[in-house]
Amino acid sequence: MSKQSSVITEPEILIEEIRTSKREKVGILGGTYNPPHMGHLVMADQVKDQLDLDKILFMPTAQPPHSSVKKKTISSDIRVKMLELAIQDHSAFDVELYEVEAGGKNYTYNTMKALIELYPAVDFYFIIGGDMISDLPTWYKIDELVQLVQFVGVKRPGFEKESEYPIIMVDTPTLDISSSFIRHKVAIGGSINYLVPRVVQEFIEKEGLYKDDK
Ligand SMILES: Nc1ncnc2c1ncn2[C@@H]1O[C@H](COP(=O)(O)OP(=O)(O)OP(=O)(O)O)[C@@H](O)[C@H]1O
Ligand SMILES: O=C(O)c1ccc[n+]([C@@H]2O[C@H](COP(=O)([O-])O)[C@@H](O)[C@H]2O)c1
Repeated sequence: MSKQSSVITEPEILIEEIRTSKREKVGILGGTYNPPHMGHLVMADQVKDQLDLDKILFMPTAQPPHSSVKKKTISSDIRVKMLELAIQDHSAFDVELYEVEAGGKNYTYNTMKALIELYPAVDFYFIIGGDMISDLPTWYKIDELVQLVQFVGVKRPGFEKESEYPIIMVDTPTLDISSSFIRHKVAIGGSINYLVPRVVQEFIEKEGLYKDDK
């Protein structure tokens, strides 16, 4: 896979090639999941369906590599618990604990290199939202990373979809939901009905999460 000057050349052909590939195809959706929300689930399910992937692994970060002061994060145990609840009804969704178990800051290049060594028969598709696309040039060893995995981009309201890297853009319904919006709604005592799965909402309420997240 080589670096290209535009997002996609003939996406339909690429998508068809992936759909008909006989190799095992696994989508990885890395994220902070603070908390997981319907945007994550819809994008994962749409990518799985449209690329005919065998499964999707939701991979929580131990500590996001480019975390900023704005992005306060609760413990990985709690984020993993919420993720397990969020995906419990989908047989092709699973949680990948590689980064949480490794701890600290994990760059995607290192993680994917390790996962490819562990599972050489698998083709990995690294799924990112539109907000991450313009960020890719700053990722650690991005030129090497695009040789290891196929990036799949999902539109996100208000964000660019152009990239100098070879990303397959998958057309999915856009949902303007973010974890930060959910944290904010909880903090102001607002409703998060239908923004997160009911079981995640109940967990947030039971544990009193995000109440002070002003
Ligand atoms: N509504 C959405 N539409 C498209 N992509 C999304 C959406 N929500 C999250 N993503 C993507 O999912 C991945 C993990 O996101 P993350 O767990 O950081 O959630 P977030 O909603 O972006 O969080 P925060 O609001 O705290 O920044 C990222 O690639 C992000 O771009
Ligand atoms: O490897 C990098 O340089 C890098 C930089 C920023 C983000 N990422 C990964 O992108 C995924 C989404 O990150 P975030 O911060 O939106 O939760 C997550 O798996 C991060 O590890 C990776």
